[in-house]
Amino acid sequence: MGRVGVLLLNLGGPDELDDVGPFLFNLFSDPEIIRIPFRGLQKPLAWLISTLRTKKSQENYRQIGGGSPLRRITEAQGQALQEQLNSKGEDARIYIGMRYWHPFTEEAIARLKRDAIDRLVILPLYPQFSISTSGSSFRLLERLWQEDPALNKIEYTVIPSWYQQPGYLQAMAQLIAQELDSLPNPDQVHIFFSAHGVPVSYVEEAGDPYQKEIEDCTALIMQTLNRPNPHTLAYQSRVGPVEWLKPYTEDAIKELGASGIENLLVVPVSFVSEHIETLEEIDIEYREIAEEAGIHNFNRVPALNTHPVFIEALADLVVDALNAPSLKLSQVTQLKKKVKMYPQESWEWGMTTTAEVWNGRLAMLGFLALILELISGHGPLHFVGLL
Ligand SMILES: C=CC1=C(C)c2cc3[nH]c(cc4nc(cc5[nH]c(cc1n2)c(C)c5CCC(=O)O)C(CCC(=O)O)=C4C)c(C)c3C=C
Ligand SMILES: [Fe+2]
Ligand SMILES: [Fe+2]
Repeated sequence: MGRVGVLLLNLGGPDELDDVGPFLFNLFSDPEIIRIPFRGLQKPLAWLISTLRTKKSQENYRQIGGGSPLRRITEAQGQALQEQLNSKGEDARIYIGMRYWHPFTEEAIARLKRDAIDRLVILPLYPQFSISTSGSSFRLLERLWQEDPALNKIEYTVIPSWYQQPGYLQAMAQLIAQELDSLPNPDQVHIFFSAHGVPVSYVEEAGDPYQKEIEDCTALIMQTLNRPNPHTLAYQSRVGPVEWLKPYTEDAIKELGASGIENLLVVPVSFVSEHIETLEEIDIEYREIAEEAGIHNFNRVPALNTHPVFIEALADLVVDALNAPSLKLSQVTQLKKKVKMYPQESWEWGMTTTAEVWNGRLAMLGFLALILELISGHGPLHFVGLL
């Protein structure tokens, strides 16, 4: 049977305030997060955006205790998962691979090689698939596998997304029911699903299944909950000037307030751990918006963290994956990819010479505009809050 490993993938977060700048640089260097038409500009722009965003971002991390709790919680989830797997007779070792901070995915791969793991289950800690999250980690793993032939000895399988897993849905429904029942008039509470947003172009141009998976997931949670409460789905955490999935959480909260809703229960639906976007963005920023909109009872369902029903669900996912035909990285990173040409030119698919020329021109223009904005302190990036 051989040695079994489970690689848990997550985004990672700065452990302390000094980590914020380098963490943001790693994040913005990833073309799956910010798509810059001209490859050579990715790093200089990542450096610029991260340098300019660091202060604002540090202020947010300061408000939640000076760093992200993501590493600590992911390690606790890993420990609980290992115990749960052991109790099911599966002697598996857990490895944590973060995309943009320690412990990096590369470190996890080095460790599981050292431990001579024979069989590996790759499990992202994102219930729904997005190009920007699980997709980015899968692409990195694909590259690591290509660069290191020794990894081909490991028999691995990937779980691309798992929002339909019954134990996960049960755990979410239990947490929501528990919160509803702690409030006066539980049936009057409006349930507000706040999913992390992504740019619309990811879904419409690159074929990211994320929006559909979020919509299906929300419907399945409501079905499992089986309560009469009305509900809304909106998208949070927009960064940058482009259009993201709508409705935006802040707009939806204001609209509900204007329509007379006074009791709101927010359910973070793309995250399984507390982190800056639950602790700061929802608990502080959106609460303030809700109060201004007349929503005086603003509550939030806690993230799953190490909820026992959730940990059991993860263990079931691992056991099922070990017993199913394997799924390869190349199978889960192939999305329908289109490259769009700019107006006034004819539409063509692929990186044609004209496309390259226009990408270069636009990237240079963008870069110059950014430099001007940096010098003047005014411009569209300041306007939309990116800088
Ligand atoms: C700029 C584009 C971004 C996209 C697209 C994006 C998608 C996305 N992110 C998560 C989950 C997390 N994001 C976290 C931090 C974070 N993400 C972005 C930007 C994008 N995310 C930034 C700039 C940051 C840093 C924080 C900040 O400055 O606002 C984290 C870590 C949080 C922590 O506690 O440290 C997570 C987790 C999802 C699920 C997602 C798309 C589905
Ligand atoms: Fe955010
Ligand atoms: Fe993010």
